[in-house]
Amino acid sequence: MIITDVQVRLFETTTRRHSDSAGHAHPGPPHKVRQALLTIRTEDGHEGHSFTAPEIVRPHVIEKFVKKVLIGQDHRDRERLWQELAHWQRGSAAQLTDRTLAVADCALWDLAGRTLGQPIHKLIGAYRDKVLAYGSIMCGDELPGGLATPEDYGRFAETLVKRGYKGIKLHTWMPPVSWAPDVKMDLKACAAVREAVGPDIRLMIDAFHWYSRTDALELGRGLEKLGFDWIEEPMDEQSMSSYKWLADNLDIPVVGPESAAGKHWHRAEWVRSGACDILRTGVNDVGGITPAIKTMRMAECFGMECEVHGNTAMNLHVVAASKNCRWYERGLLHPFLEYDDGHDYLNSLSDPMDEDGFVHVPDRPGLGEDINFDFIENNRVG
Ligand SMILES: O=C(O)[C@H](O)[C@@H](O)[C@@H](O)C(=O)NO
Ligand SMILES: [Mg+2]
Repeated sequence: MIITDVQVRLFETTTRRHSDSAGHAHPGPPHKVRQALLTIRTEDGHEGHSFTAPEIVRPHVIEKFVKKVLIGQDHRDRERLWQELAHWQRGSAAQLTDRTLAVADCALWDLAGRTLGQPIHKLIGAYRDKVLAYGSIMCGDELPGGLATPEDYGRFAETLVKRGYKGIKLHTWMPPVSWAPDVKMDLKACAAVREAVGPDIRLMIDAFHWYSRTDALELGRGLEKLGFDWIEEPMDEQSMSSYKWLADNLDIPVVGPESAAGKHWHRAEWVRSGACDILRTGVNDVGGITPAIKTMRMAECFGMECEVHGNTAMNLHVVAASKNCRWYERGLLHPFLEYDDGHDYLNSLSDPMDEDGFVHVPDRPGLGEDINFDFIENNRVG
């Protein structure tokens, strides 16, 4: 049970996802990017794995913090190890981020699952083995036939409904798109989607993240007329009082926070202050599966739903182990990309979706990621 090694393997993978200057994803030509696989090993040879970006597990972070906390410890003590890593953050000169806590925590959960031969949601205490997904559309763009017009969004929404999605979330246009942000264009895209899919498909928006209160209010009021289920991150989440004001002035539920720092502690403050109607968590956003579950259970104590940010196995297990969230966020999706093609370093999808829109939690142990270790070794760069 004792942890004896923490290893990072860097490898190249090919993707068609490109990030714009604001960090939002868009389709582009295939290109190689570097990915990291963190592995935690025990004295009896068991291993836990979790993928992340290379900078999240760069040598300084692994040697100065992660190894110091984990090596020599009982891998089953996830709560104590998470707390110790979190306490190192304050004095780390902002070098030890929530993303590093998340990848270490996920690898420990994967290690526990692989050791016991159980998927993580069963270790947490499963609520379900399948969950409805909403299709999370990429931010808008200026690509002809992509997501450049409201009509493009409408056409793409129709294909998503044919694929089986029962819910769709639009990320609308944001800079560096030349004319964005534009509330009226956002509402035109939302109206085109509602027109295309009809009244029974659930719709949500994840808007430009820095609108003013009055812009966000105009957007929210327009969405209420279109029967949208929630408005997400329309303003800077560092202003909790702006969200309290918006939630007080809108009928459509306000969802958040997604990107605000502070883990489950700060999300408790959003609940206490009435800054959201539906809480939000995400394994990468709050520092792991361990704090994501705490956030979910805290929301339940206040009769609130808590929607989970992001795809991948780590978030799917949190959703599958919780009653008070409706969806798994499957994406990001775009007309030019085939999400179901997966990744070259996985032998199969971690979030397969059937034709009725249900994502089935893989019954494989741990995170359940079907890792192609041969591919990783053959494409090692560090
Ligand atoms: O802001 C982003 O980078 C994207 O919107 C991304 O986080 C997306 O996954 C999201 O916000 N989902 O809710
Ligand atoms: Mg979001």
